[in-house]
Amino acid sequence: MSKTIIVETGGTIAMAADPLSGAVKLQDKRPLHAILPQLQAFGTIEMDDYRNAPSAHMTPPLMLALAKRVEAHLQQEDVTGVVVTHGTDTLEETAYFLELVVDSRKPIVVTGAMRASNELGADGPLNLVNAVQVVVDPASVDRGAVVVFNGDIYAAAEVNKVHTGSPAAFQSEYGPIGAIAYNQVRYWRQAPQQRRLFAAAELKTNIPLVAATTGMQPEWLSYLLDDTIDGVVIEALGKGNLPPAMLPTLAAMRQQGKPVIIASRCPLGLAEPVYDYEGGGAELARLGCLFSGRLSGPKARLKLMLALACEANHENLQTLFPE
Ligand SMILES: NC(=O)C[C@H](N)C(=O)O
Repeated sequence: MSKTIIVETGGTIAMAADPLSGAVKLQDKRPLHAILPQLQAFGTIEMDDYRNAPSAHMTPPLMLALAKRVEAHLQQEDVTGVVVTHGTDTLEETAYFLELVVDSRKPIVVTGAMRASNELGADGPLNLVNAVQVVVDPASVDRGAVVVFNGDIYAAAEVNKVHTGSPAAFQSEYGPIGAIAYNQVRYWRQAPQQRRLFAAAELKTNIPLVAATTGMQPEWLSYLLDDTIDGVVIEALGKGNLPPAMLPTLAAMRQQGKPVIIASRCPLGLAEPVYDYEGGGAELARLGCLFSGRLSGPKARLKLMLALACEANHENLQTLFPE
């Protein structure tokens, strides 16, 4: 008999729209509990009403606390797996964080909803049922953290929110790793990467994420040279190129031994050092900047935070980036 624990953290799946104003708000009476009868076919279900917050209020230290809670649930012998319900705005960050931190072979499934619980065509119930179906399917063991949304199963490292309103808000340029259709869970590929686990005790690192744009001014970046900054992730242009005005700050950071990770502001494709001109990726690589590969800026930032919390040096970081 399977046992699934649903750890609730909030988000639209836990919200309702005001019938008069249409404003979408969190509820005191948890809407997720109304879905429980639909889950009875999948064994024992236990609710862990952990948090009730929008996902914009999530932080890396809160993600670490959540990861420890999920891991503790998974350590119970009779627990088959855990579903985390989460707001969609930062869902992919938390899913990737769980992938990097939770030490368990059991299924970890993150889901949410794009439509509030009382909206016509609310997608929360289907997503939650699908998430539990994935947990109880034996083929879901050893796949790291996955995101289940709109009938598809995505690898946490690959998936991104790509739409502000559609129920098909989550996609990956590599496609889903599986799907749920007609009550059947099917996988057609593995998540491509071996899991790297980070045993971080606490997360205090201060890593800003900076998006590059044309006409960048050096003074926009001066705070990066502050002592309190531990490193930076840049969402660079294209494959990983920058306006030359950004270089002196980044070179100074590198001289201080601080890591600089180059991701791309493009939603698809790899960040990699290809172009050799002033500010081009090849020049950034010569400064000792590392490239994120397929990881988005927000995910590269979480990985860097965890690596630094585990006392990674530049040599270790070179084995972690690009992913
Ligand atoms: N669909 C959602 O869950 C969006 C919501 N603003 C959140 O991330 O909390």
